[in-house]
Amino acid sequence: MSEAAHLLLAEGVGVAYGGCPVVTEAAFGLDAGRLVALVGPNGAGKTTLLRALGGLTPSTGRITVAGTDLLKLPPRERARRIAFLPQGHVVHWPLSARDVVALGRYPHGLADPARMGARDAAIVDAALARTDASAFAGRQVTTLSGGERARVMLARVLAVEAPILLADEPTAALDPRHQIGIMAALREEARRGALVIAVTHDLGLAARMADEVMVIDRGRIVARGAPRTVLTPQLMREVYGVDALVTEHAGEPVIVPWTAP
Ligand SMILES: Nc1ncnc2c1ncn2[C@@H]1O[C@H](COP(=O)(O)OP(=O)(O)OP(=O)(O)O)[C@@H](O)[C@H]1O
Repeated sequence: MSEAAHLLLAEGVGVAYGGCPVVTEAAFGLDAGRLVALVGPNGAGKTTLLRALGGLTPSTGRITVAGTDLLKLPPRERARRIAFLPQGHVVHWPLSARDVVALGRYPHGLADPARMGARDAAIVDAALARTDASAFAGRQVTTLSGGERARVMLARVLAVEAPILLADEPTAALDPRHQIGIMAALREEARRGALVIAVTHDLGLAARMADEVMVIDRGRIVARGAPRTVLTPQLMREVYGVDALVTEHAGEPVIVPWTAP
């Protein structure tokens, strides 16, 4: 595939804070229909790279979306093409969960959730259902638990229906059932044709669910490829400094960090 054909192309992307490089020479092309897990140790540069890919953090080098320079996309067009789920899910607005999810339709011209048309309403309700959040759609988000709020915030980005979805630790606050459910929802989003990049520390879920794992260590992408080929005991030792159990169950990879010598 030619470089221009990639949905998201990074060429020599770098980010520095106060002259200190945090992401260095990131170069890759990613295609539609893939769930990519972006993994690496604390402070490796995952969030910084994700934010750069979304145009939220200034970077050097070049990022193109379907052949168009990210910086040349007008803000609303960029918001239609790239949905971004930040870490933390802090919301202070006294809005209902459904109205928060409706904000995902803002790049498509919906300014007031109270005047939502049938199509937008159907998209919002489907997004709530996909994150198992329909039961509290009418509740104020400020009253929800951390995990409930996390699912509402993910529903908001699903409602954008963007071809690229960037999610920073989407399973961080979730119980095991919802961790699996949300990763499955992200994989489903990829199967529908989106490129989904999810930052995660859950290597077990990444190994099972992601089409591809991209490993960043001290600002550099050090490995990329199918989970089985990338998440080896050797990589776990070199990048994370842990000895890991790497095995299989029911034909799927299993990875469990075991000891930190
Ligand atoms: N605004 C900032 N100013 C200065 N340094 C920053 C800033 N944001 C991040 N950094 C530093 O850049 C490095 C990478 O941070 P980043 O948040 O991208 O890491 P991460 O891989 O997402 O880590 P974690 O797994 O802990 O969330 C860290 O050393 C961090 O302290």
